[in-house]
Amino acid sequence: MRFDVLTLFPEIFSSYLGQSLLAKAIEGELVKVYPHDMRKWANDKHNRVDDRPFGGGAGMVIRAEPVVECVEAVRQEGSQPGRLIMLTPQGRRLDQPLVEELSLEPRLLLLCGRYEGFDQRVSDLLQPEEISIGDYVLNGGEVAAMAIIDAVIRLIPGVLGDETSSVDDSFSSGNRLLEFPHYTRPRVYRGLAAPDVLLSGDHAQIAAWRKQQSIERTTRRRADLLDRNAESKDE
Ligand SMILES: NC(=O)c1ccno1
Repeated sequence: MRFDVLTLFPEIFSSYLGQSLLAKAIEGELVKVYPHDMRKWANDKHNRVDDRPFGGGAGMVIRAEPVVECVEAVRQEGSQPGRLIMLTPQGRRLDQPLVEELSLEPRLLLLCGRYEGFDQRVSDLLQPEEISIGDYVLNGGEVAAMAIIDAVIRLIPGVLGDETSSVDDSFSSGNRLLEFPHYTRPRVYRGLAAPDVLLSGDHAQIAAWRKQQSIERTTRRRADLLDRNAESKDE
């Protein structure tokens, strides 16, 4: 799977690309991530990527020309155009089903805004899909782009190593409940013991306990997910 990240701050991604899971996925050639500096396409006489907003107001707006030309050029680099996603608080909220859908794409282009955002003609001309990672405003789309990359690569076959690792994840389509609690050695820590069932070796009992824990935890913390689960079962 290929990710192209279009940004004004490509250096943000240099350390991120070296973090363990992603680095392993890149080494294993399961994933490729290419940051692109949109400034390279700022070819007006001032080499400006941003300018003051028409109509006045605070902040700066990212000019359409460098963005549109950057996307067009980057698309030419790959064997297919890819799915273009603009990271914005106004977008569709990212959730695990959408992450699962994105993980099936061969190529994603992640368009990261800054300042007050993009000139509207970027959206008019490129028709990007808009995605938000939550109802809050970030200083730029780069953190949201990393969130998408991080969530998506976990689902690419071979990246996690143990393919079942993501199956029980919270919100996964196979289990739209919060994940059960985990325990490991020592069996007792500061007087707190791991549940006996987890050491029983009875896999059916362990699975039943984990399912019950997921339901209880979801009921306490996110009852809305139980409604969503009920709806999806009716579909
Ligand atoms: N909430 C978001 O996804 C976002 C993206 C850029 N700024 O905020």
